[in-house]
Amino acid sequence: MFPRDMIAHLGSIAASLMFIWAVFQQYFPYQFRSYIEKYSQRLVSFVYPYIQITFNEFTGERLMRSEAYSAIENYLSSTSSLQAKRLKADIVKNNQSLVLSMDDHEEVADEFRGVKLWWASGKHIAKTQSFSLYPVTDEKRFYKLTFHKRHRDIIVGPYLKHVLKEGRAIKVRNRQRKLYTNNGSMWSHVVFEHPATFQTLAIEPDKKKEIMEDLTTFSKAEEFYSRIGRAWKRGYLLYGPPGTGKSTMIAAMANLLGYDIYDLELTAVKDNTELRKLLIETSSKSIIVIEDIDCSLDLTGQRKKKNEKEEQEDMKDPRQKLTKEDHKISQVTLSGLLNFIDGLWSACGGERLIVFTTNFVEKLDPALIRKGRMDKHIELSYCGFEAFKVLAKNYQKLESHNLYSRIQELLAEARMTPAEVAEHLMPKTASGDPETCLESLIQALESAKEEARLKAEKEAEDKELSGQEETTEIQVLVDKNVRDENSVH
Ligand SMILES: Nc1ncnc2c1ncn2[C@@H]1O[C@H](COP(=O)(O)OP(=O)(O)OP(=O)(O)O)[C@@H](O)[C@H]1O
Ligand SMILES: [Mg+2]
Repeated sequence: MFPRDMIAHLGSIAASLMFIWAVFQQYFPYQFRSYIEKYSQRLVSFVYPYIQITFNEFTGERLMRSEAYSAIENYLSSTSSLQAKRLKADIVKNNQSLVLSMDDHEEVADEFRGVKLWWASGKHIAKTQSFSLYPVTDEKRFYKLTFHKRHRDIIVGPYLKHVLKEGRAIKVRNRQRKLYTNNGSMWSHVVFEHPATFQTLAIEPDKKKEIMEDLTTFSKAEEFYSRIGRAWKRGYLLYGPPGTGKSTMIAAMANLLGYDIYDLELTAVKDNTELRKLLIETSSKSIIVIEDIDCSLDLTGQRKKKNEKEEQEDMKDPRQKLTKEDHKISQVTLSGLLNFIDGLWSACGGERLIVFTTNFVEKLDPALIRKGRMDKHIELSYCGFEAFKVLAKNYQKLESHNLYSRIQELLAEARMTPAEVAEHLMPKTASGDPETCLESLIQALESAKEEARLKAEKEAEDKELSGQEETTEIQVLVDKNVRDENSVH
């Protein structure tokens, strides 16, 4: 029994005394009664120095489930599974994992900054009037927090804040995450279950570490962002050739931080107003993604005017006509998009990442990707040896092999994307011989290297030719000038 419980008995004695006073109080004059009440309260608080706070499961007139109650429930799930003897189990994450919480009328102790306190779960049962054959009971669950009154400030302030924050974080970790896509100005979602993680992502280890640290620092920086007066959001620009892992990295980011993904299809957004509406509807703890930003819209700022002939050519091709009409429908402008990223609207909610991907970073308007908008620019490039080792480990469970040194040499000379390397490493048969895969990769690398050599040779030849042509042109000009001058004289 907690020492607190013994005191609780004394407390109940004091309460009985109060009851006796209550019976007799009507016989005493008003002033005398309030005098006695004041002193009896003091007596109770002296004998029973603990404070209790009750958190009911349902609150308000419409009996909404209290957010505080569910946060406490989540918070206590970790403590109670260690301490309580009777637990309740529930299934979360789309039937994937089991969460334990303490059963009714259980009690667990907790400690915060050296202060001890107790949580108890309980329920009130109110029998409702019903003519049904089966008795209907109305159960009202609650958590009761008990602590010594001298710790009032620390418990009511920092401790409860900590409980609510932790509880919400546990809820986020346990929830089923979503992948949203927009159909015009409406979001619809499916369950997000991409298996990519940073562990399976094939990029240079130092770069990987840096990106992971950047992300986790961001996710914990709520106080920092509010102190410096900036909206809690961060922009990432992922650029590189197709098949280098840009989309895979976004999935890994969402899995690392436990965020939802909003995959924004800009061409389906009618205008800036619709874009703003979509943004307002996104929740916090999410990644807003615009893939292939250079293709989504003409955002280069300087819209190149096509000449008439070119336009006529385009209109002959029905597919071109279609894309033209598509572009006509979407009137999202560069300034609309910039407003979306860092206008006042972007500050509602918080804890959001905005990720753009592109194959051609040089095509983008500098205003769109300047620091502060796209805070971090990440280049994903051709497969290096370190990235290859990650892929070989993932696909073939290989730590090392005598063919590795040859592959290392070839990777330094030939350019191959991680997607292509992964394709060679994919087990082709059930038995999946790693050596065959590595050999096929070596062959592919050798032909890529040969191709690159031929291409470079051709380019050099072309350059030489054009150089020669240029010098002849200059020579012709010089000759002409000399002739002209002579004719003048
Ligand atoms: N760095 C990488 N690490 C692990 N797997 C990768 C990597 N890059 C590519 N892959 C593999 O190749 C496939 C294609 O990659 P992904 O879709 O991420 O490329 P991308 O850069 O988004 O290409 P695009 O520019 O065409 O959209 C993925 O299914 C993934 O398995
Ligand atoms: Mg992609």
